[in-house]
Amino acid sequence: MASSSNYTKALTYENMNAKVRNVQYAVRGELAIKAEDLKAKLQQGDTSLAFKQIVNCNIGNPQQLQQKPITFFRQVLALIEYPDLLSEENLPLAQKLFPADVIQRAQDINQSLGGAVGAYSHSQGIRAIREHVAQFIAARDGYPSDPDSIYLTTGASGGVQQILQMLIANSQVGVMIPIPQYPLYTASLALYDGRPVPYYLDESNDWGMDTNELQQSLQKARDQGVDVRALVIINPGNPTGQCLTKENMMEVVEFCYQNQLMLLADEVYQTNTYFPQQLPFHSFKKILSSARPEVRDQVELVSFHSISKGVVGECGRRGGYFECVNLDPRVMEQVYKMASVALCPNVSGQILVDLMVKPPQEGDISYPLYQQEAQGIYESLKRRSQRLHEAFNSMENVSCNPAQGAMYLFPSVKLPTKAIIAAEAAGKKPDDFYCLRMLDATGVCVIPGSGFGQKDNTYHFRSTFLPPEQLFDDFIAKLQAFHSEFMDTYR
Ligand SMILES: Cc1ncc(COP(=O)(O)O)c(CN[C@@H]2CONC2=O)c1O
Repeated sequence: MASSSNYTKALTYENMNAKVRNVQYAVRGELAIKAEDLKAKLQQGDTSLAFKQIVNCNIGNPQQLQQKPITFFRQVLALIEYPDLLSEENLPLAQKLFPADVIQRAQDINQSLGGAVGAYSHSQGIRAIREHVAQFIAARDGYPSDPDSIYLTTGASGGVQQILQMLIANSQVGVMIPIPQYPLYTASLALYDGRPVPYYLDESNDWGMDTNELQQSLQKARDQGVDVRALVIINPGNPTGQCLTKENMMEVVEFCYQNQLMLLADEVYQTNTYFPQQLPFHSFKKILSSARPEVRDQVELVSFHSISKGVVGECGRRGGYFECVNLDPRVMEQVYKMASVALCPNVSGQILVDLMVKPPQEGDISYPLYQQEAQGIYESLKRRSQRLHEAFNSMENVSCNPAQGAMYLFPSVKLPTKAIIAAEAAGKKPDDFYCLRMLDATGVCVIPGSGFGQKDNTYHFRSTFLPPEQLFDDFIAKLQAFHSEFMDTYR
């Protein structure tokens, strides 16, 4: 008989699924957890800390750092979330509060929702929205896109995990991932018991990717008996911000063809490119579509996009999509089945995907405001990336590649030997130790390079450049003062 004294929990840390225990996700790991604790202390009136607020630079979460949402998006959402505003009785009021193109768009989306924003949608996502995504892709690339090859997802994360789960049939299956990488990939590979097959980006070449490195990494894994089936490319890169050239991308597509690898193209930062003349964004869909026929018609490609990034930044709405090219029709049936098990992607996220891919066009009433807001956010991101890049490079023993894209900088820090010894004494990795000391001294929360992967005996950290522009002087000054004091302490 059970009694409170000998009662054993059904689920314990020891008997839980070990694959879950093995998952690491640094973006919301030790540093982020400690930052939340410190934030709670500040809210409780603790005045003993060296700072008055936490600055979350650990996560690409623009609206957490006061980025204003796009007005048109929120106006359309408001009308959809409360359709009574569009009733015959209330329409005159709505017409006083909302531009005509907002009302029209809300009515159109409402119609595609069958008038029920709270209902489950089609498992693949609302067809009218998938058609808009296909039109967006076709206009972007100059090649056709099929709405039935598109799946709307609850964030790009959901789509990435769905495809990885299908790929990893057993613990010998390997997936090539960049190092440094966004830890969704290593976390998901650990969860599904797949084998990460690392290829290193070249920090000395603006984090460029070398297909010789791809070949060596692949051959080493296959020689060890790993069944390598896919290659992940994050372009623009997270945490490293590099943008691939067309030539490099064509080499990658050829590499996938020669080695029969599925290409997973994570393109969530496709509109976050800050040198658009020198390094414009090219999608892998476009590159593959322009390849020679045997490559174009064979290489399996899944491309991912999201509403969390760009100038949209609607992370919490959880919206995104993936497009499949050249996948086996019977695999596509399984993709659909798994989407059905999850019932449907978040409808609010689907609506934001629709607004992201089909924003106000020139001539629309809302176009001037939309263009002003979108361009304003883009230019500010570009300015802040450059300011923080310069600030990091002004710091002793710090070197930082520019952010060609995305939302992050990933500086390298040559830590003094005494700091490394102190870190080891504290039971911390050196760059974890550095980031913890930064948090304690400034309230700025960044993520150690160890959370993304890095070459041995190199130390990095990742910071977003998202703090509000008007606070940037103070933000930079705090980081510079901390770093100078840290280097003096451990000189
Ligand atoms: C490369 C990459 N892919 C996918 C995602 C997932 O996006 P969804 O929000 O659509 O699921 C992220 C999120 N970026 C994380 C979250 O914020 N900071 C990061 O590094 C990302 O950086």
